[in-house]
Amino acid sequence: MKLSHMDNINTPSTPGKFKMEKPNYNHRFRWHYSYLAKLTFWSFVFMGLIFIFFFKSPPTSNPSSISSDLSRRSLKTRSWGGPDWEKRVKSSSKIRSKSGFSVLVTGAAGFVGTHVSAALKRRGDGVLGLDNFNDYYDPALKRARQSLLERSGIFIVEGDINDAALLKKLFEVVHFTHVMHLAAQAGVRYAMQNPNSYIHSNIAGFVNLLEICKNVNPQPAIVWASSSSVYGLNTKVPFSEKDRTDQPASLYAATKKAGEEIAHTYNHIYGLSLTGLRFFTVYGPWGRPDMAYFFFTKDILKGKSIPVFESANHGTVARDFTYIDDVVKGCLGALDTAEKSTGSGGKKRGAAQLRVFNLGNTSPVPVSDLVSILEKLLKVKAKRRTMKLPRNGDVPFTHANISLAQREFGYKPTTDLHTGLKKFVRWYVSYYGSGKKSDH
Ligand SMILES: O=C(O)[C@H]1O[C@H](OP(=O)(O)OP(=O)(O)OC[C@H]2O[C@@H](n3ccc(=O)[nH]c3=O)[C@H](O)[C@@H]2O)[C@H](O)[C@@H](O)[C@H]1O
Repeated sequence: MKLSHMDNINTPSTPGKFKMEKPNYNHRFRWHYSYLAKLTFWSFVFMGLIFIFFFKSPPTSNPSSISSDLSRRSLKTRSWGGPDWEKRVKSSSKIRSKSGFSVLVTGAAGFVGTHVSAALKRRGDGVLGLDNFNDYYDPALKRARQSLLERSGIFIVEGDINDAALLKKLFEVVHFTHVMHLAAQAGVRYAMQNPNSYIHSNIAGFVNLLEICKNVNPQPAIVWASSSSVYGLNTKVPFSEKDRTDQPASLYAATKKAGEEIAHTYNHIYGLSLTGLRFFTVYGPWGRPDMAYFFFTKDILKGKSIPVFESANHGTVARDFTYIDDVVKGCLGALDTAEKSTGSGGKKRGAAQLRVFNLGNTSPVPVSDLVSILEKLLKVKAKRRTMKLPRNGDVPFTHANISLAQREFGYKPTTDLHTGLKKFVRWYVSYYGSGKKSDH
């Protein structure tokens, strides 16, 4: 409409003049129109590029840009902060015994995290939990553990170890003396399905945590969960801390081994006191549903068949199964003997402690015997499906030499597999019922 009206009023009365002007006017209008269209188009393109750059670009290898990128992401999902939240954080972290610690426990809603948090609280340490409640396994079980801890006054902050802004805030609110770092992507076989989750939690998350810890003043001492899987394809038994750890059989193992090297770096450059604990197939009440003893129990009760692995030539697959209470004692021992970090504000002031310990049971049990024990305890015959150990990260056996932990902090496991599984089965049945109908 506008265009034809404009065309009309520009009908030339003096053709010569308007001959010149009309095309000129039209041309100018068309030029404006196409200019505006182009401007709009390129503005959209430009804004699109900005969006892609900020929200989709992968983190670079520069840790500060990793943390700024991740903290930017965290702004979108921030569920923490405010006076009430800070009050809860402070109250949970409050030390209630003479010479107690104030401990930040990452992965507090996890299996080991829950037990360690409860034990620390019982002896009067201040405990603040941190957990992202991811759905690697049933989050309802994590929530139930959270409720358990809440009843003893432990607050679990919901957040990710990759959230630099959150970690910074926590250290502003509380001067943690120690960090018990148990948050991780666990499980050996799942690494083939979701490799990036291992990098995200076990490497990027660990680095993010260390970046924060190195900068705070005073720096906390850090005890963290490594794994027996770092021994990989080693054949010399029992596994000793002095043995090689350069042949991991799974990405999980590789990320834990990387964690040990990263710990070395932060200890060397920044004076952080770091202790890695190599856990050996930890089991017990409130355990992890992805682990064999747990889903074997569930499936035996349901009458479903269970895959029992064997190695080449019908060889035995065995694990140095370690009961949770023994592991908790080891964690507390490591914490109690951890020396202070020596740096402050990102600068090292002297040599700091760097340790690694096996926390195993020193008595490996074949997986077929584990099944026999469960059959007796559950009073149900298992439908065993014997199969060759798949090439998915599993190793044929583990066996810990624990003399180092014994010497350093008197670590001495006392629970055999039968006794430990009896306690697990009792918990399992009380939590899920006889399990025949449950689906978790
Ligand atoms: O020590 C560790 O650092 C690791 O311990 C644990 O790994 P694993 O020792 O592999 O435990 P888990 O899966 O319970 O398999 C137990 C046994 O059952 C066999 N197994 C397993 C599955 C199956 O279907 N059949 C079977 O026979 C299997 O071959 C194995 O012999 C933790 O999960 C891991 O996060 C890490 O902490």
